[in-house]
Amino acid sequence: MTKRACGFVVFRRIRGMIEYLLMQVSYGEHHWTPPKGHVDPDESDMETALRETKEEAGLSASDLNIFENVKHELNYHVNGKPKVVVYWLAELLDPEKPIRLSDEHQAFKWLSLEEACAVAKYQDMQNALKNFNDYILKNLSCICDANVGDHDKMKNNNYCVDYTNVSLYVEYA
Ligand SMILES: Nc1ncnc2c1ncn2[C@@H]1O[C@H](COP(=O)(O)OP(=O)(O)OP(=O)(O)OP(=O)(O)OC[C@H]2O[C@@H](n3cnc4c(N)ncnc43)[C@H](O)[C@@H]2O)[C@@H](O)[C@H]1O
Repeated sequence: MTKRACGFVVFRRIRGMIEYLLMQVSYGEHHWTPPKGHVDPDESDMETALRETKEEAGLSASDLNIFENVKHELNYHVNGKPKVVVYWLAELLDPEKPIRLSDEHQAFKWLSLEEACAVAKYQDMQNALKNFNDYILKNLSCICDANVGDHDKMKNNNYCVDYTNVSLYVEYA
């Protein structure tokens, strides 16, 4: 029987940067993942993602802009048994909102894409983070300190802030 878990890759836009929320479990290998957990009987995937994110990080649906059509599925084995993990992309609306951990986690970090990939360790999780990051850069209104059209610099530095704060902006189609 395949185990199923669901959660959110939560990002925030702060000081002109995109940062991702990763949390370190307080058991086992103390690995780092976004908020997620097992799907309970009679629970939808989205209900699980919302419940686990509330329990593990203290974030409610009203704290998030959930991109329901932007998701990524991981498939791996735990103790020889298959596991599927579904993540949706979600933006934390108030980037200063405090994270409240449960006993299941011992630490959290807001990390750049590069840092998050290093901490997440697993290749499929890194791919998910990169795909979500590409979506953000292509679909959100962004600015950078480079010339308009300087895609590479913007992508490498992960610049992305609300264009209402600045005079120069680039919109990615
Ligand atoms: N070792 C342990 N000791 C005590 N209590 C434990 C425990 N493991 C689980 N629990 C209990 O189980 C509960 C977790 O329930 P939930 O909170 O509901 O479920 P989960 O996030 O899916 O759990 P888990 O941390 O096990 O999953 P993950 O796939 O990330 O991680 C599972 C394994 O897969 C590995 N893994 C994670 N991501 C991977 C990936 N992308 N590819 C390959 N392996 C990956 C991890 O390193 C890890 O070894 C906790 O409350 C805790 O009490």
